[in-house]
Amino acid sequence: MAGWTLGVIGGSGLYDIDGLEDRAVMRPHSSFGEPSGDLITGRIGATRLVFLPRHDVGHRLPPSDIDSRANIDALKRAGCTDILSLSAVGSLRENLPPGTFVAVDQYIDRTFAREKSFFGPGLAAHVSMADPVCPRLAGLAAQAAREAGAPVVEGGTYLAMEGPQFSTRAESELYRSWGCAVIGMTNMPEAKLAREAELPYASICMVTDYDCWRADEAAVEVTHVLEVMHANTVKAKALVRALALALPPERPTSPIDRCLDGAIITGPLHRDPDMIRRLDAVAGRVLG
Ligand SMILES: CSC[C@H]1O[C@H](OP(=O)(O)O)[C@H](O)[C@@H]1O
Ligand SMILES: Nc1ncnc2[nH]cnc12
Repeated sequence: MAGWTLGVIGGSGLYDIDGLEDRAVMRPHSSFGEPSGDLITGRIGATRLVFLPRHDVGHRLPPSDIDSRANIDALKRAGCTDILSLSAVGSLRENLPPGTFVAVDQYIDRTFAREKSFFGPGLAAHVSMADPVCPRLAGLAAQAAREAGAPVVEGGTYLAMEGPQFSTRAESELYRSWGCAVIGMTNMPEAKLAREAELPYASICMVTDYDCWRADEAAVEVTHVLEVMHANTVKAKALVRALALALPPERPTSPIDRCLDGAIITGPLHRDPDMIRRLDAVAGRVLG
């Protein structure tokens, strides 16, 4: 059994990671385009970490311009075995006030202006997204968040919107009527792509605001999100440390490690050699 290499994708307000030993900066390479920025690698305890700031340092990238295919491909090439996302989100429920950390377990994907699959013409594949989050990683991350002093809720649906504008009140009410817990602009197609790359994915969503559905509260604004996020950042960094220290030296396999078995439907004689080459990291295990 091999060890863990935990990929950490930092969201709004989280552009670096603390306490890394053997810290190094890697220029990421991807056959799918430009990742958001440099990868920071290092070690906490026995766990190797690879950190990627989703919006790049200085928050250069808006959500629709994040190339999640390049990000996931680069993290896979860097040897990641699992991916933890850390995100700022709006709350769609009264009982999830700002400061709450939600380990989401479901998604509704309303994004529409993004590349959503590594596969395509010449290599069609269909992976299951019934359970989009790895329960093992989500459980460990939730426990680490508790150790970091955050109020934690396990489970909830994340509504992924395109943005960059925040929602209208009618949209916010619609998503509430669908039973969604939180809203954000980045976890999709990231979670879908992690699954296609056979990387177990979990997301800790840090509530920064009540979006705009509450009649007696001002609608969400960036300045407010960042204010709350700065308070959450200290706990988010402590969470990563606690999680890295909690992971055992050996990583038991996950069914997600082999989820491409049987997922590729294009017959071997009909596969596009350029696609096969491009997918060397994501699907090399099954494409040979
Ligand atoms: C700065 S508020 C909106 C921004 O924050 C969230 O991003 P992330 O998930 O990377 O923390 C949200 O999805 C929006 O992109
Ligand atoms: N209300 C909100 N809507 C979408 N993304 C967010 N990120 C933080 N708060 C948000």
